[in-house]
Amino acid sequence: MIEKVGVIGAGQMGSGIAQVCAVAGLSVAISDINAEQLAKSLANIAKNLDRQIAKGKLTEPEKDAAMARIATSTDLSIFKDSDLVVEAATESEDVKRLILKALVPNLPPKAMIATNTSSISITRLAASTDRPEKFIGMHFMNPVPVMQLVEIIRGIATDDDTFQSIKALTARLGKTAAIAEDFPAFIVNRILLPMINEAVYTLYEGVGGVEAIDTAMKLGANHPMGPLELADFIGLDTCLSIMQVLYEGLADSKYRPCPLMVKYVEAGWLGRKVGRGFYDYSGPTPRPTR
Ligand SMILES: CC(=O)CC(=O)SCCNC(=O)CCNC(=O)[C@H](O)C(C)(C)COP(=O)(O)OP(=O)(O)OC[C@H]1O[C@@H](n2cnc3c(N)ncnc32)[C@H](O)[C@@H]1OP(=O)(O)O
Ligand SMILES: NC(=O)C1=CN([C@@H]2O[C@H](COP(=O)(O)OP(=O)(O)OC[C@H]3O[C@@H](n4cnc5c(N)ncnc54)[C@H](OP(=O)(O)O)[C@@H]3O)[C@@H](O)[C@H]2O)C=CC1
Repeated sequence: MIEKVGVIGAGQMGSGIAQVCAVAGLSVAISDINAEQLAKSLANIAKNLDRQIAKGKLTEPEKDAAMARIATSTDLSIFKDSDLVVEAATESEDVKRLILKALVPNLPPKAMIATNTSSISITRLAASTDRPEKFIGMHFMNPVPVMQLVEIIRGIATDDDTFQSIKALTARLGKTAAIAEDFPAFIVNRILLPMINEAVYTLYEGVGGVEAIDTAMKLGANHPMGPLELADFIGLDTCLSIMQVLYEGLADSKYRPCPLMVKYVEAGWLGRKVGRGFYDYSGPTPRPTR
């Protein structure tokens, strides 16, 4: 039974995962290389829970109890009692491999490890640990507190106990599981990211401006966000990494990342999290940049 969950990476996904686990009554430990990011993450979780109180979905004592279940540290020894650690750091295989290597000596032998990677091979990441049989993909969607789905991906060595435990945890968090095989970007991003990449090509080739493309897909296909707004929301660095994994992993030119997406990432225009991407978020309402 999983009662103590660790989360590595206090970005938008790590914070969301920590929030839903704490609200579900689990004890949560979050670690990030950046202490400031840990403070921001706690403030964000508190703000989200306040919003739920304002809507009558949570009480003040429930919020206080959830916040009291969350501990933070820049030191991986915070995971010494964890039953499960969910890795949710930057979408880079090199970064994740280094984290996993450093994590393993800090874990009890019984602990499982899940990765929230959007695209990278679970089998390859598992090979960076001492316990590939206890390693699994647990892919939450953004924003975690709102989105219903968790993709569960077994690596070649993942055992049945780990798979069943993660399925049970997904249900305990109030989420629905979809099981995907360990292919580049799994199911959701295999389909979603080529659409976002195509939207960036549509912009790059001048077929439409940012606003026209997003309006077209929101009103023409009933998407809750336009593809460029969604790209900014996900993070353009994450979008580009996923396209690179698809391009290299499936060796098909149809997954070639749009050069405009590459340029935006090179410029540091990573989307909402830095205040600029296909929209400029510095004013009261987002302003299209093209
Ligand atoms: C890249 C990957 O690896 C995989 C992925 O995650 S791909 C991305 C998947 N996510 C999507 O496609 C999201 C698409 N967008 C949407 O579904 C919607 O725009 C949205 C749910 C994000 C916001 O919906 P909306 O109707 O515009 O906004 P709003 O009415 O303000 O919010 C709806 C609810 O979401 C909550 N919410 C919105 N943004 C939130 C956030 N960032 N964090 C937490 N909660 C949030 C609101 O509090 C509100 O909650 P209640 O229903 O309890 O009142
Ligand atoms: N964004 C999305 O819509 C979704 C993302 N994901 C996946 O979740 C993961 C995280 O994404 P997201 O939260 O958006 O990214 P963010 O950029 O918001 O957060 C990543 C966090 O990881 C931290 N980090 C980087 N290196 C390390 C390290 N060595 N040790 C500990 N922490 C580290 C970063 O710190 P710093 O900023 O200081 O570098 C940052 O705080 C990725 O694998 C992504 O693919 C999955 C589903 C949806």
